[in-house]
Amino acid sequence: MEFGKPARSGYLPLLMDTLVRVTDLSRRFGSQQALSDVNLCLDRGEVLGLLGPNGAGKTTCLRILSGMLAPSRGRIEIQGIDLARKPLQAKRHLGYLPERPPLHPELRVDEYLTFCARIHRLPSRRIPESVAEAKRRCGLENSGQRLIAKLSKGFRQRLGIAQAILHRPKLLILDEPTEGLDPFQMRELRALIRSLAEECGVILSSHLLGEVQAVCDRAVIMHQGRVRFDARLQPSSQCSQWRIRLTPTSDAGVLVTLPHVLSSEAIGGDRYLVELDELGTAADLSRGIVMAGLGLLELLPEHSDLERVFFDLIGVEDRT
Ligand SMILES: Nc1ncnc2c1ncn2[C@@H]1O[C@H](COP(=O)(O)OP(=O)(O)OP(=O)(O)O)[C@@H](O)[C@H]1O
Repeated sequence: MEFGKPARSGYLPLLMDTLVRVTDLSRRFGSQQALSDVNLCLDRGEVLGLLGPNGAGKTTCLRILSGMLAPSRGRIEIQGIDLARKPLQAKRHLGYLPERPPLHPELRVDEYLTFCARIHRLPSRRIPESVAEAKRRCGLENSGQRLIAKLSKGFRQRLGIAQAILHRPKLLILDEPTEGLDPFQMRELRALIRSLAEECGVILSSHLLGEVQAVCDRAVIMHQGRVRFDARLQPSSQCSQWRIRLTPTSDAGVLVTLPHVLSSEAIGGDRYLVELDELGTAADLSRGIVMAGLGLLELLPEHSDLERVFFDLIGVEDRT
């Protein structure tokens, strides 16, 4: 795990798999320092989540990455192409869903996507096929004739993503893609993002720790314009530490005798942190607990480093 500030020495070697490299990125708005010395790398096929409280600098970072805003300082390479020096060439590889996608409510889905395909400079003969493919990937096959004004928020987000992938970019940038969606729409959109990641790298921003844990391979936490944490996330299926809550009458001493359990630590409020050996799974643990006659109220994967940093930062934010 790479904790704290990532390497700043400027030049990490550009590996074959590196899709995006951001070096010492800074941006000021008048006297406001929105971003300071941000360094990031994204590999092909990776989903990177930018997490952080309000005003952390996530949107500014994504706007600069998408070429919508110039940095005050720093360098961005997409597929090895310098975004500042060769913007058209670099932008061909990226698709962007802004925080508020510029949808035109009076247009129908097909009309809007055709319009966007022209903006992406797709050749006219390829437009119908590209529109159909983007709709298929975003689950909009049957929505071509629907007015955008009549779409639900979830479908509008799908359409925003469809416009961003029309030209089959290598990099997809999504600013708060699930903001304002209900839990069902959120789940669908997360599944869509994961499926898109099979073909391109994705950088998304979110306020939600759970969202980043559910969708992303890597989390970067920003606070006051700086990167404070940058680490690969462990899939919960490979998690070795589990946070459990037992009914108050349960004899927690039994936990360490269960199969695959290496240790158990009380963390307050009938909660315990249980560490499993490398073969142990959540299913083994819950089965063991139930078979031992203990009452299991909660079982959650422990992502302690990420959670600790995130809530420390949110805590700072709340007090200011
Ligand atoms: N156009 C602008 N002019 C002046 N200040 C700006 C501008 N855009 C952003 N800022 C400031 O830069 C800082 C970072 O803002 P940014 O929108 O990037 O944060 P964020 O992490 O995306 O926040 P949120 O989650 O609320 O969208 C904030 O202090 C914000 O007020």
